[in-house]
Amino acid sequence: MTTQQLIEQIKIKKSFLAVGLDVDLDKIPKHLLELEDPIFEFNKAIIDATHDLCVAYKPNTAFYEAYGIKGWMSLQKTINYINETYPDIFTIADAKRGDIGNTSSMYAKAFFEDLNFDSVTVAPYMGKDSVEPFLAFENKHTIMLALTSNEGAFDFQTLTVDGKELYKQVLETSKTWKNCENLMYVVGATKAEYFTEIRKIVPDSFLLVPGVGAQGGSLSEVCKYGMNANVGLLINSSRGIIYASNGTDFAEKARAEALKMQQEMEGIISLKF
Ligand SMILES: O=C(O)c1cc(=O)[nH]c(=O)n1[C@@H]1O[C@H](COP(=O)(O)O)[C@@H](O)[C@H]1O
Repeated sequence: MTTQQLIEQIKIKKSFLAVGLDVDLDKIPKHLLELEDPIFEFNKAIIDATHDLCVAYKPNTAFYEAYGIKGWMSLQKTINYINETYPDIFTIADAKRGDIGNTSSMYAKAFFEDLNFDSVTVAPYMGKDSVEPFLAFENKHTIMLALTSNEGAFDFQTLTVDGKELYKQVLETSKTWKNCENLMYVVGATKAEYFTEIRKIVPDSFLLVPGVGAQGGSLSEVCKYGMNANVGLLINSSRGIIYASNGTDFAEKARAEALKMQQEMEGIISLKF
């Protein structure tokens, strides 16, 4: 999917919501556990109930890898289901990869070619040659960690290096890399006060913003400081939506939570377009 197509979807749906598909067998409704592939059945129900309210789905691969080969198959069935049934939805493999160049190339193939995700999250720690192999794929997007939502973000990301905070160095340096137009960045919703500074460095880039809902970040604060002329934000909520209920009404309750977020987003977008 191109960035322009993503922007069009945001305008059509009046939403910039990314629903996180972080499936934990201990948290999903018990009746699903009797089915052959509970993870896929859970995802399918959530996707069918929320697809008109969101523009993206973000399965975090940890929640699939934890169940071994069966988990990986559930991930494959989930991405295939989204691509076949709702092809206008942007898909994010939240895998936080990155390695020496030839290894990164294989990670990129796994997520962009084999699984056919639109995007993958990567860590910047290993630098240019660990990220550029991802950027080489046309109409695919690489979402690099900039300032993360967790407490540990302050361990390294905000340290001053050569007179500038490290997350700013990461943003600035990444703009010099080949095919950097394929980059998006992760900025945690719990760090809303940093968005103004971040927008000075990457005014036009899309930002994936996790941390609303279960982690306590504020949607309105993020929008106030982080939104650009094309919205430029994908706001993720995982647990706050998918675990709204663990009864047989789980999909309905997930829809209700997604709807609340979409309506808040519609209110904000309507002032813009
Ligand atoms: O890259 C991410 O998506 C990510 C980055 C970050 O800084 N913080 C963060 O929470 N995430 C992911 O976003 C999701 C947040 O889930 P909830 O807190 O349940 O909404 C999880 O899949 C996290 O792994």
